[in-house]
Parts: sequence; structure tokens; C-alpha cells
Amino acid sequence: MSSLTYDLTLAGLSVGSAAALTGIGLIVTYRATGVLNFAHGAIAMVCAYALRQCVVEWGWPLWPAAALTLVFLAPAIGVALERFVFRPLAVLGGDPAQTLVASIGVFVLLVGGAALLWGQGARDDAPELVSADPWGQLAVVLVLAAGVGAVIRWTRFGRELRAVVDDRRLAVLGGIDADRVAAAGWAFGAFTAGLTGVLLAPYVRLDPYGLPLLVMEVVAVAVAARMRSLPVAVLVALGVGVAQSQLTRLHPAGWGGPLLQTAGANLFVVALLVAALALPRVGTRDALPRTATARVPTPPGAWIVAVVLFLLPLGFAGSDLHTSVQVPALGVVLLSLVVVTGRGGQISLGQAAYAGLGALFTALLAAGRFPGLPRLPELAALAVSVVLVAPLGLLTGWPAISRRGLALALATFAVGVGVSRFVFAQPYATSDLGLGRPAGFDGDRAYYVLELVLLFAALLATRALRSGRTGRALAAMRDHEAGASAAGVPVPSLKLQAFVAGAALAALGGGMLGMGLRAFDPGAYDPVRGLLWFAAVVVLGADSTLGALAAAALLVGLDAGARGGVAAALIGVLAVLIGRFPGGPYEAWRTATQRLRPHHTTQLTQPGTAVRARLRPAPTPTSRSRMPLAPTPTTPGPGAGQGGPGGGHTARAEGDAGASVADAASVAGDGTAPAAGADAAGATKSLAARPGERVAAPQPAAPGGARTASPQGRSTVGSVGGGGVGRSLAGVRRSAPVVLAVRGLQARYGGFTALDGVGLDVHRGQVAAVIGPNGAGKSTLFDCLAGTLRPARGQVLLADRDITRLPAHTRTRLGIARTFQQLAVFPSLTVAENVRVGAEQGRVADPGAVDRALRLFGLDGPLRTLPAAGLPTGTLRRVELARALAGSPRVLLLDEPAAGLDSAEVAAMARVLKALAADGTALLVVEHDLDLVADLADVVHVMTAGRIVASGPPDRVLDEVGP
Ligand SMILES: Nc1ncnc2c1ncn2[C@@H]1O[C@H](COP(=O)(O)OP(=O)(O)OP(=O)(O)O)[C@@H](O)[C@H]1O
Repeated sequence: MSSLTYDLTLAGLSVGSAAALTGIGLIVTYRATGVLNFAHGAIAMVCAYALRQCVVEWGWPLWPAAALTLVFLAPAIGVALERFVFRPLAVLGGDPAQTLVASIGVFVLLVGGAALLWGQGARDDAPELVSADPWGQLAVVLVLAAGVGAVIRWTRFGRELRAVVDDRRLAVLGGIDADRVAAAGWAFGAFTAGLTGVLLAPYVRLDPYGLPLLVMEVVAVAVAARMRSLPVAVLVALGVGVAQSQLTRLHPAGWGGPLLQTAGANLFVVALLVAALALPRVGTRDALPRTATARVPTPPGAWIVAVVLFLLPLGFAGSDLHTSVQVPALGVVLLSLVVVTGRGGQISLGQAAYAGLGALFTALLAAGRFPGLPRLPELAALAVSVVLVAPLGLLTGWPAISRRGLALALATFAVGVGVSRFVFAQPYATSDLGLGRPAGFDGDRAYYVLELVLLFAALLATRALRSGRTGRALAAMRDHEAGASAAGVPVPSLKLQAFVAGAALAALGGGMLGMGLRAFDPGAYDPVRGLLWFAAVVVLGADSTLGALAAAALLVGLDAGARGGVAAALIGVLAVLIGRFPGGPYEAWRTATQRLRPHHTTQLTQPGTAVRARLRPAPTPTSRSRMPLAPTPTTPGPGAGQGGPGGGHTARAEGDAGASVADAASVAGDGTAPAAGADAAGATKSLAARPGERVAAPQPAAPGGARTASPQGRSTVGSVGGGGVGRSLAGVRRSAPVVLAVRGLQARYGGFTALDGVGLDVHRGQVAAVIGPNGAGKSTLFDCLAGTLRPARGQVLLADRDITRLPAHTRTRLGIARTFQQLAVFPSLTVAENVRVGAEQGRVADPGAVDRALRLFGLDGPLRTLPAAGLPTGTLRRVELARALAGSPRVLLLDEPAAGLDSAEVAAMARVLKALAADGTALLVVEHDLDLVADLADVVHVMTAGRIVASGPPDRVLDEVGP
């Protein structure tokens, strides 16, 4: 080995050792707590500053100072974070998205705090703890990795640690002190962070922004190790370190030379991009915490105050006005986050990249240095740069289609870092690229006026995106992605639209920011800013344009008025606290003031942990007979497991031509004659069981269970309606066409076969029920029919059209609507808006369908304007049903529609469902409530272990199933 190769290998091992340390720390913290600690780099930076403070400023000897920093300070930071930030979040339910925002908050807080304490400038006198000799560092890393691996694998503590990560609540029930385990994980993680910072600081610039970013760039090492394997992390870190070092020898020629050289010198960033965008993702469970995206009510008069405050700087002069110029520009950048994160619910940590690209392109276009385009006047350059940057929104929009939560955070962070390193750090961007202001707007005051006009335009654009059909679809996607798809919202293309619109807005704001500064400054758009802006928008009310403007004013104002870092520190504190205050600071203040009032009766209706708990269906009343939990042997009926006559459906009684939804409404009400149409009838009588309403309560199950109870239930229902509606009126002829056909469906989860050759037919106007024990595969069947799960084999046909490979929203638009076992409503939208989403995106876009569905399900009146969050389960089931119906589906798939409803609500719902069938809708119902099945269904399919084992009329099949 030549001496150059040897030297470069040693240098690479040194860098790789530091990266390996980071990887070990991130993995241990993640395994102990489930948190990918975005603040890891910031802890490293704080420890490096602390050691420098002790040694350089206070003159302490090196080793005692190092011991204090690494053995006391670093673990203390870790334990404090666990105790005061992450443990309260874990107690509240351990929402991974909330912990992600909190860890970004800690990052921003520590960076801001360090800037406040030690100033923003870089230090080059960090003490050297060990010599540059990599062998020592390597030995430290290997010993640490081996030690940690041994502890995790072979000790009791290691077993406890794995148990806590798998299921914290279960581990606690098993007697494990989860807090102790988490605290140990945090302490060790922070220790490795401190060690990394102290080892790296002498060889890189020690500053509050640069060092944390450098450390976080190597997060790829942990991701490549799937956040599990320490040996893989160490090997990847050392390999990338050595390769990066060796590549510095290459000096490729040609136009791509500088880029290749940059790639070689930033191999960890390349690894980050590959790990975040190409490798299997980690932590995809959640999107944003509901608290971060809650609907934030605008305080009365707030807009007037905002307008006055934004006009105030016109009276300023000098540096005050010069500083104010940054506010509208930053406001526009933050509005982009309102669209992407606030409304669309997508984590975007890379928004600074789009702002920077906007500024860079504007500067290059205005200077005539943009390849292939002539020199443009400044305003035209700004407009063209917005158009050019908008499609680049796909860089983060594309990953967002298949990523959520942590995986999306990593992907957008990686794009931000990549653009910063590979575009902003190039010579063309760094070589003093000036940017003039448009002609006639050179002075600060004139330019500020121009900015206000552009801000106003951006506000109008944001408003257009947040209101109307698109706004409702975005909010639906944010609140419940699967529910939105089921309602017909084209989720993938909507995400792309949100990111493209967000990139355009960020580019506009970035260009304005550059013009305000009269230069393209890469530092103004570095990835740390991206984290800060994200945190600022999240804590000041992500779905609030006013919140974005307030955040812009706060960030610029605080940093100009006080020492740099105050704004970051404040935003960090708020982000850390966000999990404690559902709805953000305004809601926290409102709740606090309500608590102070002696007789407050208002119920907090913002979506949050408690609300989400309420959205979970309550257990179905146990008094009703239910499917036995264990599979019951049944005799397969003729044609079991196949569609078609004999197995597929049973005819209802004939003579039902006049039955309609309107009739059902009359049944639900007081038994008077139906009005002339669904509208009129539904307006007064509906599914809602109102006080004093005469509804047919199901009879208690007599010995014999469903078989005995069902006929009684039916006759009672029929008699209330004057004998009109019920099985006899809602009948379907044997000759009714097949609407939904399932053939030989097989579905797998990994190696487990959840569905095995399932086949059935659902006819127009027929109610088919699927029953079976828990785990039989009923929900899996629904997922395959609705398009959320791709079957391994088999076919799904909708009116003879093969829809097996179509996505969920396309199926909805073709006429399949579904409800979910776990409620899938959109908590931040009102009841009427929930239903409107279904009407706008469904098979038939019919504006009148909203009111009809609302009336039919008793959701009209004051209820329609209430946010869905906080409404009782029974009401929400009706909202979900109304939404499904509002799109005029041909087939309704209902997954346990009776779960969480009381007897009266179930009876009323049954009436409406029968009437829907009578009107020609095909219904496929998964239900455990055998009384309801007996009352409702024309044909029953029994599923066990992924197969249909019996099919036939309810009386016969339920006889076989037994009580
Ligand atoms: N995402 C998944 N990954 C792995 N296995 C799964 C997954 N979802 C479901 N299963 C398994 O597939 C089988 C069928 O589950 P499914 O939820 O379809 O049953 P089910 O009949 O709807 O049960 P329940 O009545 O409890 O809802 C079960 O054994 C379940 O454990």
C-alpha cells in the first residue's frame, strides 16, 4: 500500500470512527426509546463547547474537564431529555410523530441556546482530547460497539430494553421499569454524542450550526443498519469514511467534475440520500401528530392586528426597516409549510432547499448566468425561478407518496442536506453572487411595499389551496390517509400537488429573501434553517396562515432585537412542549383560561390524544349475541367459497319495487306516511335515535341466540313501519345482476396466508354478510376489495370490470365505498365537510348528495357544523356512513358498522341499510353481531382461517354456527 493510500485510509478510519460512534448512539437511543434522536448532533456540539469552555476559557486541565463533560454533563443531558421531554410524551401514548417533533425541538433549542451562550461565530481552538491517530479512536469505537452489543444480547437489562421498545405498556405490565431503561438509553446515547463532539471539534469548525449538521449527516449509518445492528453500523461507517477519504484523490475533468468531486467529498451525504430514499424505510407508522396540525381557531380581530403590524414598518427607517424587509419574505416561505405540513399533513424538513433554489435561480437568471436562458429583469427572474423550482417539489413529493412519519422526515431532511451540499456549496453559488432588487423598488420602503403585494398574492394562493374542494381533500388526507383514499381522494397525486405548490411558494419567499439581502447567501438556506422553520410553523399552528406570519415576525424580530439564537431557543422550547398542549399554544391558552373560569362547560374539541382515544370504537354491547371467538366447525354449504347461485345469494321476498331510502326514514321516525322523496322524508326522520323517537329495540337474545332473536327483531321493525319496509320491502330478485364478484382471492402478509381462494358474489340490492371469528381474514378481504391491499392471486370484478389492480381512490370513484372497523373520519373537518369530501370525490359528484346524506343519518341541524373531533362514536359511525353514501356508490362495504353503537342506534342503522339495499345498492357487511346479521342479510358467508367455509341464507347458516 502506497504511503498516500495508507495515510488516506487512516484519515478515513478516523472520520469513520466518529460516524460509527454516532451510529452506535443513535441506535442505542432508538432501541431503548423508539426515538430517532434528531438532537444527537446538537448534544455533540453542546458537549464540545462545554469542554472548550472548561479548558480554554476557565483554564481547567484537559482530562478532568473531559471527564466532567463526558461522564457527567452528556449523560445528564440525556437523562434530563428523557425525564422532562420524552417520558411525558411516552406516558401520553408514545406517538412517534410527536416525539419526532419534540426531538427536532430539542435540536433547535440546543442550537439556539449555544448561539446565545457562545455566539454564532466558529471557534478553531477546541481542545484535542486524543491525537489524530485513528487507531485510538477506532479502538474506542470497537470496544464500545462490542460492549453495547453484549449488553443488549446477553444481559437482563438488554432483554428489558428490547421488551420496552417492542411494547412499552406491555413491558411495564410485565414488571419492567421502562423509565429506568429509557433513561439509561438516553444517557448512553448522549454520552456517545458527547464523545463524538469532543473528538470531532478540533478537526472541523466548531459552531452552533455546522457541527450538529455534520453529525446528523451520518445518520445514514444508523438507517443502513435498520436502526438495529451495531456491527453493520460500524462497518458502514468505517467503509464510507475510508471511501470518502480515498475519493479526495480523484480530480475528474469536464463539466461534471466539480459535482463528482463534491459527491466524493460528501460520501456520507450520498449515503444519507441512498439510505433515506432507496433503502427500506424505518418508523413509518405515523404522519404528523394531530396536535401539530389541529385546526387553530383565529382569535377575533387577529387579522386586523396583523394587517396593522405588517403596515407598521412603512413608518420605520434605517436598520429597523432593513430588518423588517425579511419578514414578508420569510412569511411566504413559511406559508409553503402551511400548505405542505399544516393542511397536507406531510413532514417537510427540506423546505429551506426550495427557498434557496428560488433565491439562487433568481440571482443566476438576473445575472444572465442561468444555462440556456437570457438575462432577465429581477421580477421576471423571480417569476421564472418560481416556475423552475415548482416541479423540483417532486424531489420530496415523490418520496412522500410511500413514506410517512420518520421515513418522510429522513427523506426530506436528506434532500435538504443534498441540495445544500451539492448545489449551494458549488463555486457558482458561493462566488459572491449578488442579487439586485427590481427597478423602482431599490429602497427598503419601496421594496417592502412590493413584498407586501407579493405576500398578499401568496396568501390568496394559500387560501385557494386551503379552502374548497382541494383544501378539504388535503385536510382529509392529513387527518386519515386511508379514510381519504376510501372517500375517493387521489392521495398520491394530491401529495405531489402539495409539495409542488409548497416548492413554488418557498421559491418565491426565498427569492424575496435574497433580494432583501441583495445577495444569494447559502447560509440563509442551510438545512438547520429548514428544521427551525418546520418547528416554528408546527408550534405556532401549522394549519394557520396567521400562525405562519406570526412565526416569521417572531423569528426575524427576536434575532434582530436580541442576541442571535433567542428565536431558535424559544421555538425549540415550544416544540418540546407541543405534545403537552393539544392544539398548540393558542389552544393551551384558551384551555388554561377556561380552567380559570368558575363554571366552564365547554368541551375541548381539538383533536389530540384524548380525542383520538374517543374515536376508537367502544366495545359492542355484550348483551347482543356475538360471533364466538374461537372458530366453530361449520358444514360448508353448497357452493361455499364461490359466488353464484346456490352459494352466492338468496333471494329476498319479491314485491319490493316501491321501497326506498325515503321509506326507511319513515320507519326511523314516527311511522307516518313517507313524504314524496328522500329529501323531504329524510329532513324530518332519520337514522338518529332522537329523544322520544319510536325505534324498534332488538329483543334480548333468547336461548338459541341469533336464530330466535332475529325473527322477533325483524317483525318489530316491520310493524313500526306499518309493515312496509324490512326484509319484505328491501327484497331483491334472484335475477338481480352481480355488482361485485370476487374470484379465488389469495392474500399474504409476508409468509402468512390471510386469504386462501375466497370467492363470492354480491348482487344489486342484496345485503351479504361475512361472519367469522377474530383473525378469520374478514378485514383483509375488505382491504383487497377496497384496494388498500394488493392480493397475491385472484380477481375482483366490479360490474364485470376487473379492478384488482386499481388503487383505492379509483375504486371509490367507480362505485365502491367502504367504512372501517376502526373509525376513519376526519376529526378537524366538520360533520358536513366530512360528508362533502365523500360527495366531491365519489362516483357521482352531486352537490345535493351532502344534504340528503346528512338528513338521512340525522346529522343535519346544529350537528353539521361541529368538528368531528369530540363527537360520540355512534355519531361518528353515522358520519362515516353518510360520507360513504354521499358519493352514490354501487357497493357499500361496511366493516363492523354496529361496533360501538347502542341497541337503538343499531336498529335505526339497520333500517337505513335495508332501505339502501331496496334502492339498489349492494351491501357487503362484516359483522360480529349475529342479531343484526340475521335481521339484515340475504346471504351469509362464514369465514374461518382465510377461507369461506359456509354460505347461504341467514337462518340456515346461523343455525349451523350456533349461538
Ligand atoms: N398487517 C398485517 N401483517 C401481518 N398479519 C396480519 C396483518 N393484518 C392482519 N394480519 C393477520 O391476518 C389474519 C387475518 O386478519 P384480519 O384482520 O383480516 O381478520 P378479521 O377476520 O378481520 O379479524 P377481526 O374480526 O379481529 O377484525 C390474522 O391472523 C391477522 O393476525
